[in-house]
Amino acid sequence: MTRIAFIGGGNMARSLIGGLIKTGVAAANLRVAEPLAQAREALGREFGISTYADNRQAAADTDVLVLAVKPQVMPAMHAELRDTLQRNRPLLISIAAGVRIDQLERWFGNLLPIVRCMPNTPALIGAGATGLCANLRVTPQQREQAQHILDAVGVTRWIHDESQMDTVTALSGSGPAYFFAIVEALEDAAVAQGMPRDTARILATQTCLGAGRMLVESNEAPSVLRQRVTSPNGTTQAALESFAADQLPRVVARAVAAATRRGAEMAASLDKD
Ligand SMILES: NC(=O)C1=CN([C@@H]2O[C@H](COP(=O)(O)OP(=O)(O)OC[C@H]3O[C@@H](n4cnc5c(N)ncnc54)[C@H](OP(=O)(O)O)[C@@H]3O)[C@@H](O)[C@H]2O)C=CC1
Ligand SMILES: O=C(O)[C@@H]1CCC=N1
Repeated sequence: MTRIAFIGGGNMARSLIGGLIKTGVAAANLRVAEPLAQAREALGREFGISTYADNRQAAADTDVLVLAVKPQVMPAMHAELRDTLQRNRPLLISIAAGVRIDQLERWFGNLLPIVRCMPNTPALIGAGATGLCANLRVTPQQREQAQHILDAVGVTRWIHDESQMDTVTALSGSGPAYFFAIVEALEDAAVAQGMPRDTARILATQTCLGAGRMLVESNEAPSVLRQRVTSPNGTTQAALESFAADQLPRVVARAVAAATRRGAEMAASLDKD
């Protein structure tokens, strides 16, 4: 059975560990290194996995090492983990936004099989979306291992051109926040018209859930579903014409471009390390 170690026991590691356990991976095959004692204790209690304060101990003798720390922590970790990784050569999976495969090779060793991936927070409830990209050292079996880990928390797609990983980050990595922002704005708009906030929130939230489920479950294009809501000359048409007048597609494209640029900037700021 594949042994999987996580470095960093925060939000995303917790989602992945929870998802793996739900799909039947034995807790005995999972471990996590996390600096905060309280967080270690919670991870051990919730999932029954071994926890470590020392990253090297967690990384020793593992088949897969998932780096689930903030991008800016990555360079500092290489001095600590490089030797262990050079000895064991596990499959290295990084979920850090922006961080490129060539940077990971430079920090941790260019003989390592490396998968760079970008999940998102709905992984917490098994509804994640992840893009993955591999270096040439990743074997077909290791691709399956990486995919299996991310399939445990949602849908996965392989990205063949790594330069598109920043687009994945801007689309689905950050994407949940865009929908949350729209629900906040809808709620505020209804409150501005006099609706109590709790009523506005539940109506906006359930509408988001309903629209999301229809998108996933109906197998129909978003434009077809949109047209079905839009009666000629009705209320939806009035709202959509207002969106068009305010150039909604342009607003969204600019936001996605800003997030994409930021991913590249975050990586560039690590190039000196
Ligand atoms: N949040 C999101 O929506 C997404 C995040 N990501 C990526 O996932 C990664 C983790 O993000 P997220 O889980 O949200 O962040 P969190 O801050 O929740 O998790 C990071 C964890 O790493 C721990 N940590 C810090 N320094 C070290 C160290 N030197 N060694 C071991 N562990 C350490 C932190 O501990 P402490 O809190 O004590 O500092 C924390 O528990 C990031 O790189 C991010 O870009 C990817 C997709 C989506
Ligand atoms: O905002 C961020 O940088 C991270 C990556 C994708 C989602 N959260």
